[in-house]
Amino acid sequence: MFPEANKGFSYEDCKATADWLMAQTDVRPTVGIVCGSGLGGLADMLKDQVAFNYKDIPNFPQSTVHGHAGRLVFGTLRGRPCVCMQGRFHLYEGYPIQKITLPIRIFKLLGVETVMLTNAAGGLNQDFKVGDIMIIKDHLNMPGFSPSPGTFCVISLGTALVFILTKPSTCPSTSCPRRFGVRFPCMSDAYDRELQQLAMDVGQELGYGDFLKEGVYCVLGGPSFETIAECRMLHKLGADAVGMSTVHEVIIARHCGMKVFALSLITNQAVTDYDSEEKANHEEVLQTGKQRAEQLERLVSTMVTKIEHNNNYA
Ligand SMILES: O=P(O)(O)O[C@@H]1C[C@H](O)[C@@H](CO)O1
Ligand SMILES: Nc1nc2[nH]cnc2c(=O)[nH]1
Repeated sequence: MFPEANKGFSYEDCKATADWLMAQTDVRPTVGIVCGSGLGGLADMLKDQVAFNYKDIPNFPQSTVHGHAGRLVFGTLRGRPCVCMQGRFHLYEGYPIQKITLPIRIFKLLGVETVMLTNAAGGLNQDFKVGDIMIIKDHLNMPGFSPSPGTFCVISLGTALVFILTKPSTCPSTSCPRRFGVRFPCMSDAYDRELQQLAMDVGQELGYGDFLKEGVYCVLGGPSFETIAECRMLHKLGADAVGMSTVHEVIIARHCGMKVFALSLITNQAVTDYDSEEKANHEEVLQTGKQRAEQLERLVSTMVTKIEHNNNYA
């Protein structure tokens, strides 16, 4: 675990970071973008950039994964003020979940209304091909089958973690999530349906019909890729793609009332056959990202131009 990794995510810490950022830039983003593995080129599309290395931002974790540059970039995308995480954090990097989702709460405090997330994922749906873009319509939160996503309330008493049941106003925890939203957030509407439709429409307009799909994303803890038996099980459970991120960010974004759009680039085919010679690897993931980056960037940036302030769609 990194020094400082276990603190710096209270409401006051998030507010201090947001205030620090707002003092350094005049950009007031309404759209926040998170770039998945090898998909950081999206950030380079922003004009009039003001960029910060994560290491220079108070309370921010550091990126440790190849393909995640570790920069927070402010700017405009075809005139719309945006902020873009060029690199995200994952559970397997050793950070607590509150830390990996901290930037999403900072997005909220910066004024972001819509969050757009991208990731690299393995395809489980047999109709998917490497290079397909999957609009995420729902998720399976495997690590979340035990309480996890940073929306629960804990106070640290020595080494013990104690769940408390107090009202927000009386909660002694400085990391109380109820400063951001309700205790039991609804997830049946996690992925905004109008934004999914917008993505389909924009994709059709751009001629992406052949490789634009929709489906269910399943998050696992990583960093190992799945066994054959695991891939078979996940497919049977209803997952179309499997990855190691995004879902925790989605939960935190919905918890504090932001709209969410997310997509997966299918960077590799999950292996479901014992005779297969295929072996999942990060190099292939990054390579597929490079090949499809331009189309993915065009899809997201065109969508951004059609999202009006207050989340209406032009
Ligand atoms: O940040 P994302 O979810 O795009 O990263 C995926 C999952 C692992 O971090 C990595 C595996 O290649 O890519
Ligand atoms: N868990 C998981 N994450 C990925 N990220 C990119 N490809 C994969 C994959 O096959 N499995």
